[in-house]
Amino acid sequence: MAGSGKFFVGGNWKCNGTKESIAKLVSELNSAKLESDVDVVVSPPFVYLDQVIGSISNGIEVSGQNSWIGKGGAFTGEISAEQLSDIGCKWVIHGHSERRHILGEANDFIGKKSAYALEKGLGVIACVGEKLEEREAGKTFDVVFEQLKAFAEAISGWDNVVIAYEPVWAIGTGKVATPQQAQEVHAAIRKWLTDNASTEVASKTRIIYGGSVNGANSSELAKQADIDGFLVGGASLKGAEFATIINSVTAKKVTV
Ligand SMILES: O=C(CO)COP(=O)(O)O
Repeated sequence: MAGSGKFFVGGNWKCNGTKESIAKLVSELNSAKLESDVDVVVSPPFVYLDQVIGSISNGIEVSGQNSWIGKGGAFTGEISAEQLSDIGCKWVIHGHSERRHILGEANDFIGKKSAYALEKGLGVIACVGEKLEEREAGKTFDVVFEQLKAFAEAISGWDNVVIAYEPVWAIGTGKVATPQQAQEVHAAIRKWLTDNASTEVASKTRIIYGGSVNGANSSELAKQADIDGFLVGGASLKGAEFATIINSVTAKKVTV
């Protein structure tokens, strides 16, 4: 079963940029010619969210890169879902591998954060993905399904959730998953949604790929039946290249 949701492309800017470089990137994105049938979201560092929200156009929405597990208060260094919403963010990224593996965030903690953000009206980009040694040990599906289960157990539904499959070995390494490797896992995620949620959820939920996506490989990936878009790191910091990735939706249209 292929996905039926609108193509979705996110740009995760991670911990990059200055006021000046971000102003330039936003202006490139505002003047880019983008296909209209794509949901486009960019995720700047917290300190630049307000700048981007106040200057971005072209139908592009803005996401936080993280949010706190519950209501704000005495949690030094954290940002609450309410605060993201208050300044005009529509989305938040949870479960990114850099937070799982560098900051030590655990499955159940991530699930709870997503449940809270959804309750507060944000869309969640829920990231899953295996490490190289897990892939080599034949554990890719086990790891990914365990991560999905943690989201499923915490949230009350998959509306407003986009699943990002980001194999850790492909992130920031220039080593992109082949279209077949990505398709295989995306199809397995969709089947997992059929078995653990419903056929409708499986068809509607966008499953996007992340890990060394660039302007040269996005079209081949987009052609895969179960790839409904991308979550882009490095290449989303270049306006023209990010636009090429967004517009790879045209490769998808040819095959479906
Ligand atoms: O982590 C990613 C997006 O969230 C992918 O990063 P790169 O595109 O730089 O590999």
